[in-house]
Amino acid sequence: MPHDWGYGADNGPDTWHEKFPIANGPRQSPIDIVTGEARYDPELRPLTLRYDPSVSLDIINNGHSVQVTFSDDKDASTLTGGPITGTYRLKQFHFHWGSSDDKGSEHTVDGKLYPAELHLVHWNTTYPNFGEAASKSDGLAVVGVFLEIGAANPQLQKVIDVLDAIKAKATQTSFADFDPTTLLPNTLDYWTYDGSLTTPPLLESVTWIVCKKSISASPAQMEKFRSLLFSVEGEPECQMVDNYRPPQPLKGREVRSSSK
Ligand SMILES: NS(=O)(=O)c1ccc(S(=O)(=O)c2ccccc2)s1
Ligand SMILES: [Zn+2]
Repeated sequence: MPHDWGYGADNGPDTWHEKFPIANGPRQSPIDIVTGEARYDPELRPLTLRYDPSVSLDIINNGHSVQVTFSDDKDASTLTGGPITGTYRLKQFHFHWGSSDDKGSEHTVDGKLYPAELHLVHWNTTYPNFGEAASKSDGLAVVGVFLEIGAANPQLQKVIDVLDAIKAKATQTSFADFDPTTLLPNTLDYWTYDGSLTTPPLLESVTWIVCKKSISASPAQMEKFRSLLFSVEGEPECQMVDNYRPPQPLKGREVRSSSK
């Protein structure tokens, strides 16, 4: 069985370059967003996120995160506007989180780590399908939303309520009629930059759109994410925590801001 990538001591982010040399590439993600160095770009348009709950399919523990997948064979759930041109279709969303509330996000803001980060993954419909888009420099657009400790989030609770059914790696259950709009902050000001997937294959095909405002999660809700497992049923239990890649070198890239 190949020694798959993960977040442990012997297969974590510092080892990924061995099988995925692009790990040391020019446009890797995540990054630390230095707010004072982000350039306000008045030409950046507002984000338009139009999601149709009827195309949400299922929720999966894939051994790296918890992921909700969407049917993407038509323009039902789309991202337009913002820094992108054309229409990008929602494929899936997932989360990254820590073993404690002081870490867990992938992007950081002036060095600040958040307890978790939501990623909504979209692909450019200029290309015939997700797989084709994933290898193109403008193929993907991921909207990142930070989670902060606060009041319990009733919309997030709908995801949390099914986690007991997908505790172990490679388990899934149906997850119909979920509207990811309900997980977005109420204002969609953002930072944007050219980057990559934050997990192998680390493809440098992502236009990152990181929301400035966060959404809330209660301590109990965070603990429910931490009850998931990296391990399959019947194996020694390995808690799914700290499934985040640390910030990568900016290598001269510009971060733009949609607001002053
Ligand atoms: N954390 S992240 O949003 O950057 C991210 C990592 C992997 C994916 S993917 O599973 O969509 C995918 C995309 C292309 C090829 C393989 C998997 S999205
Ligand atoms: Zn992610």
